Amino acid sequence: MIPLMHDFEGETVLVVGGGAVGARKARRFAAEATVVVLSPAFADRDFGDARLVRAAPTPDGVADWIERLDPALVVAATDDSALNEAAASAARDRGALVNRADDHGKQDVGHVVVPATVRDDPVTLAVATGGNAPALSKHLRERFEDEFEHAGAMADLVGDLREDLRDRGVSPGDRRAAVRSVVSSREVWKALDSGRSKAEQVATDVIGDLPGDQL
Ligand SMILES: C[C@@]1(CC(=O)O)c2cc3[nH]c(cc4nc(cc5[nH]c(cc(n2)[C@H]1CCC(=O)O)[C@@](C)(CC(=O)O)[C@@H]5CCC(=O)O)C(CC(=O)O)=C4CCC(=O)O)c(CCC(=O)O)c3CC(=O)O
Ligand SMILES: NC(=O)C1=CN([C@@H]2O[C@H](COP(=O)(O)OP(=O)(O)OC[C@H]3O[C@@H](n4cnc5c(N)ncnc54)[C@H](O)[C@@H]3O)[C@@H](O)[C@H]2O)C=CC1
Repeated sequence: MIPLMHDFEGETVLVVGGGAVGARKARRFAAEATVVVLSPAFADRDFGDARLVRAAPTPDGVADWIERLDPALVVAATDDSALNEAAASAARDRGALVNRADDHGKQDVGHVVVPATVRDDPVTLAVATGGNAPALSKHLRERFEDEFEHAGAMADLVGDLREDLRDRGVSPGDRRAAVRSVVSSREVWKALDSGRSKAEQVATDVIGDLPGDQL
């Protein structure tokens, strides 16, 4: 499987099933999408700012909910595999993506897997194990969390730097070399401890003079 990024801003995600797993998926997607959780009962968990709708659709009735809510993604997370299957099939019929929480086999077209994610916006790292060992995905996510200090700030710094170098007419080859030297510089990472302007100064030193500077 090949990971791709999907923008859920402005989209609806329907989570069917309000247990611990439904809550985890709801939390995850609520960071970006409008999330509706459909379930006869809800675990005492954090569902983010998802809307909780108390209902117990039958396998025949779940399609109506999907029709009405028109989600971009349906997460099937009940403890009833017949219902999960019906939700997945109705979602497919409507062209929505499907995530089945109770399956780890070969995924059909339109089926997606939720990876463990480390995040420091705008940087994201996703870990998956081909469904073999989700606990390992979680473990690696926890380990990488430490590595992520300042990743978001570094991405912002480099993003601005790239624009600046482009504006100054620096060639693509020199830009690439400059950006690589900054992201791999221990000094720049360390300077981010002291804030953006210090890091910018150190990054400028690391890059040194570029031909574009003479323009
Ligand atoms: C295929 C997949 C489909 C999907 O859900 O997208 C799937 C399926 C299943 N998970 C199961 C169990 C567990 N899942 C977790 C945890 C996570 N599971 C997540 C993703 C995925 N799980 C997808 C594959 C990802 C990959 O490739 O690695 C994570 C990464 C993301 C998330 O869900 O947010 C999240 C960690 C988040 C984090 O902390 O960062 C734990 C650990 C725990 O709970 O502590 C356990 C208990 C230990 C165990 O059983 O291994 C079961 C058996 C259920 C049963 O036995 O009844 C199935 C069904 C099956 O295997 O058939
Ligand atoms: N993907 C993952 O990371 C994991 C997946 N699982 C799988 O996910 C399933 C759910 O796990 P948990 O949340 O721990 O189970 P759970 O039993 O705590 O929750 C199931 C939820 O489904 C709801 N439900 C039952 N019938 C329903 C219906 N007709 N319509 C809507 N909701 C309905 C229940 O009220 C309950 O809230 C498990 O059966 C297991 O197969 C389990 C652990 C991790």
